[in-house]
Order: sequence, then C-alpha cells, then structure tokens
Amino acid sequence: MNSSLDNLFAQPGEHQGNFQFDSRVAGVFSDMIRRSVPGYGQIINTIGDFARRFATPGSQIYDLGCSLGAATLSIRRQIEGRGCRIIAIDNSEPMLSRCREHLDAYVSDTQVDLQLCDIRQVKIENASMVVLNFTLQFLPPEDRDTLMRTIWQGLNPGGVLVLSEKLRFEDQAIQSLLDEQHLDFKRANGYSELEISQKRSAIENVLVPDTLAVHRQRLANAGFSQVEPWFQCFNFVSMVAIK
Ligand SMILES: Nc1ncnc2c1ncn2[C@@H]1O[C@H](C[S@+](CC[C@H]([NH3+])C(=O)[O-])CC(=O)[O-])[C@@H](O)[C@H]1O
Ligand SMILES: O=C(O)C(=O)Cc1ccccc1
Repeated sequence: MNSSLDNLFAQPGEHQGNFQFDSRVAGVFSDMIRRSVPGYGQIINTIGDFARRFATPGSQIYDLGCSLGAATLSIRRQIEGRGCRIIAIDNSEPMLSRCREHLDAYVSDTQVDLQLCDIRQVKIENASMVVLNFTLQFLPPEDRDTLMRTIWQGLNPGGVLVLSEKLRFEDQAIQSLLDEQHLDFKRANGYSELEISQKRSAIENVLVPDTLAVHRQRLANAGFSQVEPWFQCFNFVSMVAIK
C-alpha cells in the first residue's frame, strides 16, 4: 500500500479530458481530498461518531462511493461487537483494491463487504446508516432522486443518512465569494494556479453540484422529514437526515 502526494495536474496540458477515478487518482486520493475539501478530516471522524450513535445490533451500514474506505474505517472503529455488517461500494477498481488493503491493515470483528458496482444498482435493506460522502455529486442529476428514494426505503425507522456534497449557490456574489475562499484553501495547501485551473476544467462536467435548496427538496420528496446541515465550510456541506 503506497500512497503519494497529489501532483497530477502540475504539468501544463496534463490530465486533459474529464476527471476519472483511475489508478493515478486512486494512488494520490488521500492527499488530494484532504488538500481539496475543507473539513474532510472532521467529517470522516464525525461519520464514525454518528455510527456509534445510530448503528443498531445486527443492522447494515452502507458506504456508497467508498473510495479508499476512509468513512468505512472510521465507522468500523466505533461499532465493534454489535454484529453489524458494512457494505462499501465503489465502481472504480483501483479505488476498491486500495480500499481492501487499507481495511486489511487493521483487525476488526465487523464484517465489511466490498462491492465493485454502480451505486445506482444497490439494494438497501435493514440499514441503520447510509453514507454518501461526496458521491451523489458525481451521479447524473436525473439519477439522484431515485437513489435517494432507494435509501429511504432501505433505512430502518430511526436510521440515519449522512450526505456530504460540494454546493452551488443561486446568488452570484455568494457563489464567487465561497468559490474564491475554496481556491484560497487549495492555494494554502500548496496547489499552484496551474494545478487548480487544470483540475477545475477536468471536474467541470463530472462533478455537478446542487444548491442546498435542491438537496432539501430531494430529501423531503424521498420521505425524510428531519434534515439538517451539521457542517459547512465555504461550498462544502455535510447533512444529516433521520428516517
Ligand atoms: N455511480 C457510481 N457508483 C459507484 N461509485 C461511484 C459512482 N460514481 C462515483 N463513484 C465513486 O465515488 C467516489 C467519490 S469520492 C468519495 C470519497 C469517499 N466517500 C470518502 O469518504 O473518502 C469524492 C470525491 O472524489 O470528491 C469515487 O471513488 C468514485 O469512484
Ligand atoms: O478539488 C476540488 O476542487 C473539489 O471540488 C473537490 C474534489 C476532491 C477530490 C476529487 C474531485 C473533487
């Protein structure tokens, strides 16, 4: 298991075309997401805290778009001895094989099923917790409502969904302000202007953010009546929704 520092977009013309979760990205992903998403470490820790509160004995926990398994690891640390099963899904093979290495590096009595498949195909049942940590934003917008209904149907009463996303804003002044603050965060983490602009072009058509209002409406339409953002920094939010 070797993970490297992210310099994927450092050279002119590098990584042209759309951003993909390929082996190059998987190899630097841990560094990339920490330097790109403000609050990522806090969100991962808090997902573990939520698991400790919500995971009921014998229930299932889903980590949809698990990447290298950061959320799954955080959850697993908090729910030992409850006979829960974690189902962690990603459709990127390089991500999933590195995820398996990370999980195998620690001993645990909690079973983790890693599944290489599209989260739009997932069956959810007997779930006390579902995690979508920066994954919904990569689904085609027209597929997002259906997934949210599937999640609501598979959650047990009292179960929790954690939904973290990059946000878009209707107000242009707010959009520019929070976008600029996010860019400053990336600059402060050592990304050059070239890296920032090349990555921005690569993710433009791949990561399609919704507004907070759209998220709230989608969650309400799916059946969630208790919804609240528990974390926001600039254009990144993490919401909690209880069935
Ligand atoms: N349709 C899909 N089906 C399955 N997986 C998908 C799909 N679309 C995208 N992915 C997967 O969703 C993940 C998104 S990253 C999640 C971080 C993680 N949750 C973390 O807590 O570290 C967020 C980011 O890169 O900003 C990638 O691993 C994709 O392969
Ligand atoms: O880097 C960015 O600008 C982002 O919006 C976050 C991100 C983090 C990791 C992969 C893709 C997008």
